[in-house]
Amino acid sequence: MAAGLFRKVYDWLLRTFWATEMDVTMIGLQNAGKTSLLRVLSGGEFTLDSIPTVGFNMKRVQRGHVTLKCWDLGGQPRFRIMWERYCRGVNAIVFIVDIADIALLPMAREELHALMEHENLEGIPLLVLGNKSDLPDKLSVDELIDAMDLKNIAHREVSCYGISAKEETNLDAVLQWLLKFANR
Ligand SMILES: Nc1nc2c(ncn2[C@@H]2O[C@H](COP(=O)(O)OP(=O)(O)OP(=O)(O)O)[C@@H](O)[C@H]2O)c(=O)[nH]1
Ligand SMILES: [Mg+2]
Repeated sequence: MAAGLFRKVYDWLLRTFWATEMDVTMIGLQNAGKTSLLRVLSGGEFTLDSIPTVGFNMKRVQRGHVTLKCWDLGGQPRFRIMWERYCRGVNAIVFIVDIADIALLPMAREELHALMEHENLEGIPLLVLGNKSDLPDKLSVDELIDAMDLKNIAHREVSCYGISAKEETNLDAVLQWLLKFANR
């Protein structure tokens, strides 16, 4: 009882006096699961009939005293031109890949490497997420690291996890990783 009250007061103090907002941009090819992931992270329900994003979508995800302002961009070819602009100055970039759609991997790799070459984005931490780990015939994390050629991305912190937005697998690790960059 007393501990619960203490926790509430402590959380309130954190939110009031140490409130931090961070920007996170989520990119990746169409159908990778960006909007689904953001929906689940912000407490919504997963759905199989998610609608392709036109332009972008923004949602706030609250974790303790940190508000993650998440920019979810459209992944269809005509929207990729916007990616660089929405990645400038953010605390972290999340690049999402459908690890069950092997045919699209070379294009995902090309788009990621082209983006990472922009001088404007130098130093911004990158988290590559292999989504849809619930499906059969998917890549392992090591295979994804190779397929995306992540060892050749320099001048920034890079990590790679396998997740499932559908089954909510490994999503805590995603948030923990992002929160490390809240105050940069
Ligand atoms: N099996 C499975 N399906 C998923 C998962 N995440 C997303 N999907 C499905 O993949 C499809 C595309 O999901 P979206 O979240 O709309 O993909 P997106 O990356 O936002 O696509 P764009 O907005 O067009 O760039 C939908 O049918 C989702 O239900 C997952 O973890 N597992
Ligand atoms: Mg979308």
